[in-house]
Amino acid sequence: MSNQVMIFDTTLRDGEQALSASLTVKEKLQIAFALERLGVDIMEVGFPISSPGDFESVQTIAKEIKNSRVCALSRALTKDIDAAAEALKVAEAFRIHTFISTSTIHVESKLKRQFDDVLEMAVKAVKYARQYTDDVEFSCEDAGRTPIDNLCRMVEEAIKAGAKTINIPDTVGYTYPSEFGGIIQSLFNRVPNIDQATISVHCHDDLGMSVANSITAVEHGARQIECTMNGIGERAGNCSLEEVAMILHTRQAKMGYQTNINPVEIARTSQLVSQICNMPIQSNKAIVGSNAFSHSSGIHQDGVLKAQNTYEIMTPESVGILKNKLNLTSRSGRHVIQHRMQELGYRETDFDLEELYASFLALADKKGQVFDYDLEALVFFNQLENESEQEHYVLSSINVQSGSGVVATATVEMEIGGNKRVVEAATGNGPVDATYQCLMRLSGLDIEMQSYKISSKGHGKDALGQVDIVASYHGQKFHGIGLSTDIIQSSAKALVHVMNHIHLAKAVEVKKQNLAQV
Ligand SMILES: CC(=O)SCCNC(=O)CCNC(=O)[C@H](O)C(C)(C)COP(=O)(O)OP(=O)(O)OC[C@H]1O[C@@H](n2cnc3c(N)ncnc32)[C@H](O)[C@@H]1OP(=O)(O)O
Ligand SMILES: CC(C)C(=O)C(=O)O
Ligand SMILES: [Mg+2]
Repeated sequence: MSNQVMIFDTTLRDGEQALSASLTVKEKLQIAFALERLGVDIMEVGFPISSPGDFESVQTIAKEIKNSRVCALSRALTKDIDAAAEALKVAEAFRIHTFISTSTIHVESKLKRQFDDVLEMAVKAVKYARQYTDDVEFSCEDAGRTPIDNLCRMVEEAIKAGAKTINIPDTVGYTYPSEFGGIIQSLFNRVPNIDQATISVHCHDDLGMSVANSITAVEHGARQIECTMNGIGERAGNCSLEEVAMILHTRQAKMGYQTNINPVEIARTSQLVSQICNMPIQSNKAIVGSNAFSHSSGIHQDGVLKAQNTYEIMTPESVGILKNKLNLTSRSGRHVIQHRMQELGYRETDFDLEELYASFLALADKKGQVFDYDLEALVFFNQLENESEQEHYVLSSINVQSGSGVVATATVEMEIGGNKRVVEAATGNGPVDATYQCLMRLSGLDIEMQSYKISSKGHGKDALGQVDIVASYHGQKFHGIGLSTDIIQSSAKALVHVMNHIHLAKAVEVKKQNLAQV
């Protein structure tokens, strides 16, 4: 048996089922191109009978995608299979995927039939689909809860009818690895024609075991894994593509399996899917979470600085992430501070490490994460005094007018440098933009906004709105946070936060120049 594991991506079918809004044809096509670049062998891109929009998406993708096989789903009904074939026929080669439930609970309670009727429907559907293509996949829905004798019968008959791929889904994410591996093993032991089909698995994550179940299935002979980018899919989602691909890649020497996935495309594809599907990725998500290649504690940071593989089993570069991150927090130690200062261009003699570390810890305890500009400020100024006491820009008041049919207007009053009171009014593309116009004019700083993110802290209508912005000033990036029950206030506070950082950074620059002249 070959050790090549086929990656069957179902982001655009099972993944899309879980979204609060369906994807447009254009959005689906954009994701399909990314999946093709990623190297998926097969992409399941929709369920054509379900709506004219889905039919059109499948047809468009089938026309455009050349390097991955395109597949569409259908129930075990001729009308569904006809719709799938009609949408797919523009492709040079395509796969029709047909399925029916095999577990007793699904057969009796959902389909309201007997197992033998379902068996007959499956056989008919596979034969019917074979009129359109040699590449027919058949799935035993809820295989994980199907009595093994029935499952073996169904698999044998579906292969006899012409299915080239047999998929064994754990539709409700119920099984655990040794149990699921046992099901696959039983099929190999008991189904006489099993060698005439590729065995595929499609695991859901209701108990968080979809990836472990899929890998165990491969160890028992499965050679296709059905998965989605970022693990999106019905309920708790599907087996995540990036995780299985990187398990097989990272542990290849030990396990011996290959896939056609190009790991360097993983981060980019993951971001695209997250953005288009409006499904944020949890920060600690394996492989693609923003924290997946960050090190925060001193002992780890020291280890990684000495040898990256002390705490990294794969490099961030290998999955398309530029670099690992060493977060500066109160759990950091002296080694990482020294390293960061060197990266920022300071010589060892420019600062006293013990002194800097003590003031860094005090700031980190107060602030959480410490950024480069904070660190530099600590070298030259004791930034430990109460931040509000030393703020250069202080917001006094904001007044906004906005609504439908009126141009948004803001009037902002602030105090600069502890003594100068200034006021500015501006219009804008909405109340936040108008407020930002005022603040930029008042400060005279040429700030370029790079990102603006608003999130709610707490529940209900009185939740706090937190605004996080990243802005750049003369090529340096600054992070600002604002928190208030009023989102215009939070937005203004975030920008004022950035303005104060810039003010401090400018003062640091002057000090640095003086230092260079010494
Ligand atoms: C595990 C999975 O992810 S399965 C795939 C899930 N994906 C989807 O459901 C795609 C979106 N679905 C749809 O657009 C619609 O449900 C459609 C077009 C498929 C069907 O719509 P409707 O005809 O209105 O039926 P509805 O969805 O209410 O009920 C499903 C029907 O299909 C039957 N059915 C379910 N699975 C199958 C199957 N594999 N083969 C044959 N019939 C099936 C059900 O028994 C039910 O039949 P009934 O009307 O005789 O009781
Ligand atoms: C249609 C099948 C493969 C499915 O999505 C499932 O069983 O979860
Ligand atoms: Mg599924």
